[in-house]
Amino acid sequence: MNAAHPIDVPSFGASLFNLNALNDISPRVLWFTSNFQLQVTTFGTMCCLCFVLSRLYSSRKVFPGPPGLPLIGHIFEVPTIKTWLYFERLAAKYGPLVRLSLAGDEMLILSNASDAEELLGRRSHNYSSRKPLIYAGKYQSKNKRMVLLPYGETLKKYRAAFHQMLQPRVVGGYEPMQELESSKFLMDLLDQPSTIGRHCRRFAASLVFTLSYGKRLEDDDSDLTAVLDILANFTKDTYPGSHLVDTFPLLDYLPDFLSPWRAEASRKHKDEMKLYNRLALEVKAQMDDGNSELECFAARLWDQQQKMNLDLVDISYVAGTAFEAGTDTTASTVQWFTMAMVLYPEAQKRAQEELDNVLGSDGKTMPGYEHLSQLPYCVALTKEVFRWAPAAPGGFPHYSDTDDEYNGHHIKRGTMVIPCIWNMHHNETEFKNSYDFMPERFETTAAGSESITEGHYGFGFGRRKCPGQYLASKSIWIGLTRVLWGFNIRPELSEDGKPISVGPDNCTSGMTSRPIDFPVSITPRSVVHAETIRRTWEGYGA
Ligand code: HEM
Repeated sequence: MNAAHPIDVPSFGASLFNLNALNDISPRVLWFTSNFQLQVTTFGTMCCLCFVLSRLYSSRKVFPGPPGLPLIGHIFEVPTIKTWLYFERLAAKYGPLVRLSLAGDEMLILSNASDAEELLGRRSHNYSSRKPLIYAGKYQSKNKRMVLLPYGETLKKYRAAFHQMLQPRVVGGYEPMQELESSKFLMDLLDQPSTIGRHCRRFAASLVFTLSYGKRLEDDDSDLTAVLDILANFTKDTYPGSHLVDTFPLLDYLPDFLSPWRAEASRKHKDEMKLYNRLALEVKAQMDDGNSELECFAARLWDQQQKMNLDLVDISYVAGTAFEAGTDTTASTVQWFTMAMVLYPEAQKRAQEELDNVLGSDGKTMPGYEHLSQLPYCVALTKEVFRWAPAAPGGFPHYSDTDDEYNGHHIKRGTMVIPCIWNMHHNETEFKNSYDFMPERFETTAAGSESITEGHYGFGFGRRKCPGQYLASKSIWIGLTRVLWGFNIRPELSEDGKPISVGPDNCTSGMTSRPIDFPVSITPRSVVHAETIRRTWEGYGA
């Protein structure tokens, strides 16, 4: 994982000013970019503003960081690919708190969990907002998408709805659904072991879809394809450097005929609404038909529509957000697990020994939640997956509302404070031999389901901490534990019988990261294990 950074990695600035990069984003943006005069004028104005502001603040002591260019700061230095590895190099050189500036946008990279707990936790009144995004926030999401909302009444209302559905006291009620979906996952691995990446994504998506809309996703479901498309677009549109207007907000004052991106973002909003409205309204229709059994996020929101003052767009986005935020993260974590098992066979063996001791080695009993407390190594292994390969390694940026002082340094209002989870998980003082996958490091902690969320920082910090953490950690525990019980995961062999080598450096970049699909051999541990998997799945009559 400690990969050297490729030399030709595009930087944030390069993606802003490189026409080819913009061409990838949208042909219409390319047309816009060719309006050179306009760009130069806007850029000049922004530079003057940044200059005046930077002079204003220059007398205060700020955290160290690499030397930047005048006015534009580090815009050509921050890579858009595997940014967390760049943060890792910065921390090695400048320490745990590093300041960067992107054309006037201040960033503070946190590499120690204790600093994140102080700033984002204890001082959460100041550090719980998000940087306002014009393209993805104002136009694409009409300021209703929870992950992008500034801290305020709307966010509190949405988080309260999430809390009701996802607090530890309530998530126990989802165990039957999680057991069902993990059985389907095992069945898929039995039938088509070569497409394991797709099964991980389906497992994750169906769990959260059932939570949101009360119905399972079928194989190749058109809703799944549609939502994964929205998700892919959204991830791209929120990534730093994707849209010029988010770096130079003055561009938002230009009229529509000079801003084709605005119509594009609004069209995406309409497409999203078409799908999310339909799904939310289907739930409403079932409730109106007297289906009182329907237990899902959308149904709860409809029930409380008046009390919480929610309109259709609110309900659609809140339910859709659960799906968006929960799918990629859960799927990536399960995919990282498969890679860890290929690379660390000893950990796999120890987990299987524990499972056999508790359940018997005859393969007739599949583990369930009732066995969780008897399987401390499987709990430790799940925690180690979260630590070894965090699904959101670069961390999700928080945004400060007011000026602050910390350890004798000034943090300007409107700073993006980024808790770099990757760096925190590779803090050698807290996690010795941090690049190695070692579940033993968590073996001493209690093996309760809530403990899966503790001892690592994969779910973020403070008031924006992941509201899905209890559901997600239990979903992942049952998924991993059942796979370990039923299958041997080994490197795939090449034609000449040699193990095909795989490595964690071959992964995707973005807000989340997962290994690029890799060859892996996954075979049932015995005929009886395979029969038990089949029988359990048939028992659901699904
Ligand atoms: C392995 C699984 C998951 C991981 C690693 C994960 C991680 C994260 C992280 C790092 C954040 C940002 C926290 C911060 O800003 O400090 C976040 C936010 C969020 N997560 Fe998760 N998550 C997972 C699963 C889920 C699930 C299953 C759901 C919903 C059912 C969910 C819903 C959300 C929401 C709505 C937010 C935005 C919260 C806000 O902005 O206030 N997540 N998650």
